Amino acid sequence: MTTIVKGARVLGGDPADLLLEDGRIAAVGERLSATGATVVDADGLVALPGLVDLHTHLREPGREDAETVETGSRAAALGGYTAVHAMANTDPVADTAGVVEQVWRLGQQAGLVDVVPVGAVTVGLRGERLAELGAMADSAARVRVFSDDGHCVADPALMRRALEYVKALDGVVAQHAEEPRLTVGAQMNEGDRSARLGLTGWPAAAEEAVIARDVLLAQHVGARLHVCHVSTAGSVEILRWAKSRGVQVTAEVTPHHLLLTEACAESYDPVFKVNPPLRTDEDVHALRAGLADGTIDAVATDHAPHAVEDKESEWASARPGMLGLEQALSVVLQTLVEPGLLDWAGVADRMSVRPAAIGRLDGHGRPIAPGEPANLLLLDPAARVTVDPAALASRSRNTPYAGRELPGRVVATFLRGEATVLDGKAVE
Ligand SMILES: NC(=O)N[C@@H](CC(=O)O)C(=O)O
Ligand SMILES: [Zn+2]
Ligand SMILES: [Zn+2]
Repeated sequence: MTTIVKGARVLGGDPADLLLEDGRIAAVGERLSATGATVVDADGLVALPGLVDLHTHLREPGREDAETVETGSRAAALGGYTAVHAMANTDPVADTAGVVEQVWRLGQQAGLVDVVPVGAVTVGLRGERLAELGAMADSAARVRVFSDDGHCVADPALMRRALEYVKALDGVVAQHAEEPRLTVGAQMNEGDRSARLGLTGWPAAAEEAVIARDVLLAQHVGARLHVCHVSTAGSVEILRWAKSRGVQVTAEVTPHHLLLTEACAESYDPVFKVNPPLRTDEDVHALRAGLADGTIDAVATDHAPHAVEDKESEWASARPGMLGLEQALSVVLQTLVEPGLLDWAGVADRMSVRPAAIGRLDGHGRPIAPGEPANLLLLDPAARVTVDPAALASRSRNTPYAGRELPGRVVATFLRGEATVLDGKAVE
């Protein structure tokens, strides 16, 4: 299949045509043509490398009523993604070669994005003994990112051992940094507001203490550490310090932590309940600055679909988590690009290049240049879209952006030259 993309602004630069052929970018230039090619008009559109998510919950196997590999893949493609890392907290847990291969195959069958399974660090996410990390790395799924996400690997000796094993596999431990003894029953950010609302607090120190411990362990062992969903100003400071000392640590921030604050909890609407919790204005600004200066490496969605019965209840009994894939790029546009904190190359770096490098993905996060895999998206930066939960491709409806107008619209996404999204709609 051959496609010509007409007049796209690659990373926001001057308009150029892109010839996509046999899964690759065959040429970038002016007035390109090819017989029999499908022509896609990209006038006014920005071309970016296909986005890579380091943190997606697809819920299959086990909770296919909330999301499947296929519905989550479609949501990802609509958001401009060409690869997503599927978190291991499924049922059964992805803690064996068999389960990660199953998820990987389902992703191949759906064919909308590359679904890259994350392997659990410990058996059943129980934090007691290491899972079969080597077998998952050697499997068809080629696992390189290991995480007990949803749970913290709280035992420091076990965390040290995980880092040692994963180092030998050229992998990385992605830590959900939450000291469990400090967050028993926690519902929202700990502060004046939690006291006033009568909701048990989740102190910033519960995140920061684990990050501080883990960067010291990573340095000692000489292994790679990745920190999931960083949410506090103090965490950014610790990461900055660790990087200045040469520790091999990377970190991600979610779109919702870049935009929303704990003030959302005033509504008692559980759609705003998430782990780690929404924090303060000061935290939001530190996260934006940390992403802009590269202390935080990546935006990762933590797309966490939940069925209505698990989410639409009173705050304390609702599951934590919110959708993210379909709005992530728009939130980054609003919080970083429009205020002038990040340019288009910066967006490509934080949402594609660095996440691909952290996950050791070949073929993603590559430049839009001749010879490279044709994984890319076309964005209309001038569009403004009001988020309608009913219109989402996700099987769940727990978006925190309902009714909110956000900038930017993904018009097309290409996975190895094949359109997965065209005219803003999923290709059937
Ligand atoms: N982020 C959340 O609030 N929930 C996630 C788990 C997690 O990322 O910790 C989930 O699986 O629902
Ligand atoms: Zn988590
Ligand atoms: Zn998560």
